[in-house]
Amino acid sequence: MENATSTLKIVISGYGKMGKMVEQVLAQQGIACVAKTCDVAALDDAVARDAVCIDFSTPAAFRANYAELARKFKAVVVGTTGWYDIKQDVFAAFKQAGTTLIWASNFSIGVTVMSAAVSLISRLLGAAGGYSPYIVEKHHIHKLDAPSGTAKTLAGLVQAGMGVEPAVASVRVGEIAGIHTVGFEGACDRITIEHEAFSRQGFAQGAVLAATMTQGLAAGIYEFQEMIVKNLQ
Ligand SMILES: NC(=O)C1=CN([C@@H]2O[C@H](COP(=O)(O)OP(=O)(O)OC[C@H]3O[C@@H](n4cnc5c(N)ncnc54)[C@H](O)[C@@H]3O)[C@@H](O)[C@H]2O)C=CC1
Ligand SMILES: O=C(O)C1=N[C@H](C(=O)O)C[C@H](O)C1
Repeated sequence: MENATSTLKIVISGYGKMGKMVEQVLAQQGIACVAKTCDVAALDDAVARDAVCIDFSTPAAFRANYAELARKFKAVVVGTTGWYDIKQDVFAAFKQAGTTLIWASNFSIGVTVMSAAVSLISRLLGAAGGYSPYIVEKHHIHKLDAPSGTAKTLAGLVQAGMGVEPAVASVRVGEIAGIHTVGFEGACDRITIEHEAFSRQGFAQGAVLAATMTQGLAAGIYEFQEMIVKNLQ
């Protein structure tokens, strides 16, 4: 009997650092990668039609290609960052096409759980008063966007909980896979919560998990963090 992953077909859009890591995780899990491309708009419609696309391309490429991704694929998992200012346009394109979209600024389970903790701490400290929030994110020198997508998401959670926009600082040095620190500075004490990715493996594993989750899911727009936290509670 076939299981769900044996029928899953993946197209990797963006065969860079993350695309290559996703390819490794797919191979480890025995999931078929039917194409990998650095020009997703040129991909044959017949290949795309019954495939789930995992997109780790560039901010500019995703901005140019999102409508084509929504039209072409059965479902799309997007990890690319640097497009959240056009979120409403992207979501509308997927809704109109009836194509499932799962997105996350950070597909690691660690950041997913950290985000839930940041929401809780922000809400409680917002009610207590007297704390100033801040975020520091550190990444490798090749990263194109700043602040990171994760920092923007965490800033949104802090703002929602405390009604205060946190100060955000970005550091680009060496080959850091990703470190996010959220701090809450008070007069007498400070809370810090930090996530450090040791490699890109956790991001790729989360994106592949998201691709498997598209199977049997009603068409719609889903944020990975919400899906996972709901399952863990
Ligand atoms: N959500 C998450 O968990 C994570 C998100 N990211 C994000 O993923 C994106 C990619 O990161 P990296 O792999 O480190 O970058 P990278 O620069 O190593 O790879 C990007 C690749 O996209 C390709 N590309 C350019 N135009 C394209 C097009 N039209 N169609 C398809 N591919 C195209 C480039 O040739 C390159 O190979 C970035 O936006 C980064 O912030 C990175 C790690 C984790
Ligand atoms: O570009 C990266 O490398 C990363 N990008 C994501 C982001 O912008 O938050 C996630 C992760 O931190 C790695």
